[in-house]
Formats: sequence, structure tokens, C-alpha cells
Amino acid sequence: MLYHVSMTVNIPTDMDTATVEEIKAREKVYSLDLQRQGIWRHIWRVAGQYENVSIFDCRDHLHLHEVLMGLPLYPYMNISIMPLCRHPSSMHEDDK
Ligand SMILES: O=C(O)CC1=CCC(=O)O1
Repeated sequence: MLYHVSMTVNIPTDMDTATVEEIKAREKVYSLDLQRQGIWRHIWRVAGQYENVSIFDCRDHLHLHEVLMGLPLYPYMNISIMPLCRHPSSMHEDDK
């Protein structure tokens, strides 16, 4: 199942820089691993915001939930989710 997910990151301004960098580094490793597995299909930066728009390909809602809960930045995110289904006019067979 495909999901449109937007994540807005709000790291507390009083968190020390080394901790922020360590969490961001873990977030990148986690994200790249999911991208390699084909679970995190796309990620874009929202211009001018500390926000991304992503497409996830998960088995079901519970799988998506577990993937998102595992994000190192999860405690500092607001997340919005839209489940997607294939548009009848889509020419992409894997849009499902
Ligand atoms: O910077 C972000 O939008 C949060 C994030 C998700 C994956 C990643 O590497 O950073």
C-alpha cells in the first residue's frame, strides 16, 4: 500500500548541537536503508521548510506505523498521512 506522508521537524531550540547532529545522522542511515528496501520510495524537501514529503510502500497500516515510530526524529515530528490507491488513468503498474 502506498502512503503520502509529510513530516515537519521541530527540534527543541535548546537541544545541544552534538545531540542534534547525532540524531540527524541516525535518521539518514534509517532513511537510506528503507529507501534501499523500496519501502521509502520517494522523499522531497518542502522548499523553505524543515519538512519533507515522502511516499512509503508498506504492507499495511501497522507496517507504516512501525516504520514511522522507528524514525530517530519521530519525537520531534508532526506527521500527516494520506493513504493512496492507484488512479484509473495511471500508466504506472506499480502505483498500488
Ligand atoms: O530532514 C527531514 O526532513 C527529516 C528526515 C527524514 C529522512 C531524513 O534523512 O531526514
